[in-house]
Amino acid sequence: MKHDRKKITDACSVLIVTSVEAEKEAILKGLKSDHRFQVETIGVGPVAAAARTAWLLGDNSYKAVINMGVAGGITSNIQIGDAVIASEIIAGDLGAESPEGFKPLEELGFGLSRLKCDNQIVSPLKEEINNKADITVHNGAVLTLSTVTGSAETLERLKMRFPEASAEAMEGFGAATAADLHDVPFYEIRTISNAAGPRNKNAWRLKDALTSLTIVSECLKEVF
Ligand SMILES: O=C(O)c1cccc(C(=O)CC[C@H]2O[C@@H](n3cnc4c(=O)[nH]cnc43)[C@H](O)[C@@H]2O)c1
Repeated sequence: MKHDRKKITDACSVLIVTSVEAEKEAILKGLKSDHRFQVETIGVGPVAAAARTAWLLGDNSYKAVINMGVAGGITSNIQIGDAVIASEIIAGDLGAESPEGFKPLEELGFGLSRLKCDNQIVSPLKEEINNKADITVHNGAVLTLSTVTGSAETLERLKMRFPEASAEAMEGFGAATAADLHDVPFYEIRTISNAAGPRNKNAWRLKDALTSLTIVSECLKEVF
């Protein structure tokens, strides 16, 4: 008899992946041992995220994959503690530089640098958060970068290339690529810890972002 590697028994659960343990803890605090959700840390950056998420998806069947964590806000309307539900994930540094400017993967003919997120939970989750907390929720593109933006020049360049981008983080495109391969609906939900731009780690408000992450996770229980 042929054995399927997947454990079908878990097909009803939602896989939430975070880069670091502090994000996982903030999410678990909000989920309050709801067994419909499995939360795993997958490391920092798109490569670790893709590898670890693909590995997790190979072992179990999931209803959805959500990459959650903190992020840098790109536009001035995005404040510390706000939530961003990604409409689309863009691999912002995947491509080639050229004298004519940056060429994304699509232009080079090597595949996709953008993945659309599922939108089924967007409205109910927004409504749930608005009813429960004083957190502003945005629905916009989230960039995945291998390098955290650390200068005003880089930020300006990114804003020019991606006027639709609300926030930047480092794992979404990797985790989304793994979910896409397995044909599992994918979401990225971030809470803002810092403004993207000139590096100043002292200005990161991780506590505020993690508090928002806990509240968003509480609300997530109501929409699945
Ligand atoms: O030191 C801590 O206590 C701590 C707690 C929670 C999270 C961290 C991180 O360092 C998270 C790294 C993670 O955050 C994303 N992120 C946040 N801001 C940005 C940004 O401006 N540009 C890119 N990525 C950002 C990213 O996904 C990192 O993996 C520490």
